[in-house]
Amino acid sequence: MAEGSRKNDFYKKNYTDWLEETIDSINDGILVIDSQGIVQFVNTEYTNITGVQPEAIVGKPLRDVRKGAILPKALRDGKRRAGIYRREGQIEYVIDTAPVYKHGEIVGAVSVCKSLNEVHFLTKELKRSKERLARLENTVGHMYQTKYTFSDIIGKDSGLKDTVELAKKAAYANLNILIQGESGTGKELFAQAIHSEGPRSKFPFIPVNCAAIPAELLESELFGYEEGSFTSSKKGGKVGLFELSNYGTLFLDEIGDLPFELQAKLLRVLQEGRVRKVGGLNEQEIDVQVITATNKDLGKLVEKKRFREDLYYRLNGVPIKISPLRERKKDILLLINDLIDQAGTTQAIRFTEETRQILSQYDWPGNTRELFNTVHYALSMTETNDIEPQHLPEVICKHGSITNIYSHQSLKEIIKNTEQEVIRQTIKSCGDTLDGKKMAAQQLGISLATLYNKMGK
Ligand SMILES: Nc1ncnc2c1ncn2[C@@H]1O[C@H](COP(=O)(O)OP(=O)(O)OP(=O)(O)O)[C@@H](O)[C@H]1O
Repeated sequence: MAEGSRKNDFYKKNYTDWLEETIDSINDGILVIDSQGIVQFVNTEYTNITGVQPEAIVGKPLRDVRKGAILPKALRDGKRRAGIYRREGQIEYVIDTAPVYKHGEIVGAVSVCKSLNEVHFLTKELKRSKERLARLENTVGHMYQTKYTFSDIIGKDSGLKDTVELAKKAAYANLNILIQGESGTGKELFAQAIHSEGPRSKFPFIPVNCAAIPAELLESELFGYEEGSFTSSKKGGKVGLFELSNYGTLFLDEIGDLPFELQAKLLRVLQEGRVRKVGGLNEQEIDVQVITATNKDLGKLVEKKRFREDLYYRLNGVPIKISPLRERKKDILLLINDLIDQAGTTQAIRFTEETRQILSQYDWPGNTRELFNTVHYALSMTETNDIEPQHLPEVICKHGSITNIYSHQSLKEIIKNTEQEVIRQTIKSCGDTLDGKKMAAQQLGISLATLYNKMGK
């Protein structure tokens, strides 16, 4: 044999070995028959899937060793077939078959089989993952859902009604909203109502109190961070609140307290509609409605150069101002009645005339929040159905008794009424008898006759 031809045989043999090994390492089962239907080759995975050993099958007609085999059909009709289901004991698999052509003639056929057990396993895994995801979505959804709608905003004052109308329009405007008002006037209540009214209501509402988060943490809270961006960073990094509220609303409360350095970053995010995590290179597009609130005069902060003017105008897309409760006195009794309804007491609670007068004339520096706390306090202080001035917190009661109760009386009347009240209280504690009255007169440093005289006036 010539040297060249021997070399050729050597390469051919090596090539065949190499090809067999390659086919053997494929993750699908492979069976090859020749044009006579005789099995020429099966790979290891074929044996793994079907349990059929090569020596039981190779060199034999496939039809004899594998009853019902459909691969021989490919020799006859030259057709490819796919996804044929087979079951071998516990093992399920699918087969694809195809004829093998050489120079336009069928010289054999090949079948490729894939175990369904792995597919089943993956399907189960997928199902489990989907269920976990749904549970998580549910939890996150509940965490970030709003509690209030516009129907929870109580008030007949015309100013408040106008504010509500403006806020309803703002809910559909897709503009940044700045809510200003004293503490406890209902800024978060309005922010929630706007979110639940508008098209973003199915997405998260995320409130952030800019004054409550330390300045050094606020940036990574808002924008997130990449893994390893600082020593105490969590594995996998952190999703920022902007990203978390995507398609929803981010409510930045106490915006006046946003550190100056962060103001520039916030402005950039609002202008570009993109956020970049701390320590990250990539930017992510976000679509978030930003509602900000403050009880400070943001305009004044701008004048004092403590708040960026450009950011102020950016945030102030729709300015909403909520008036303090002392400027809408007629809402006070409405709010009280609503609260009593909510308290769900079976007794008919009654605020005495004197109490109502005190409540409606008090200034309410803590606004509706203070009013609500006061009503809760009074409800827990009374033992009857009547709420009297003494059931109110001391600060309100005193305020009322001095500036309001007597506000329509002359000094003479005030002195007379006060004297009579003091005498009444003293007699009450000494006893409503002649001896009691004598003792009361003695305690007050007046004669019994003067006591009778003053009581009779
Ligand atoms: N008009 C209103 N009708 C019904 N409830 C109200 C109204 N205004 C305020 N409240 C209630 O008063 C409480 C305080 O409101 P909220 O927290 O929204 O005030 P805020 O202005 O955001 O306060 P802060 O500036 O201190 O954050 C809440 O319980 C809220 O539901």
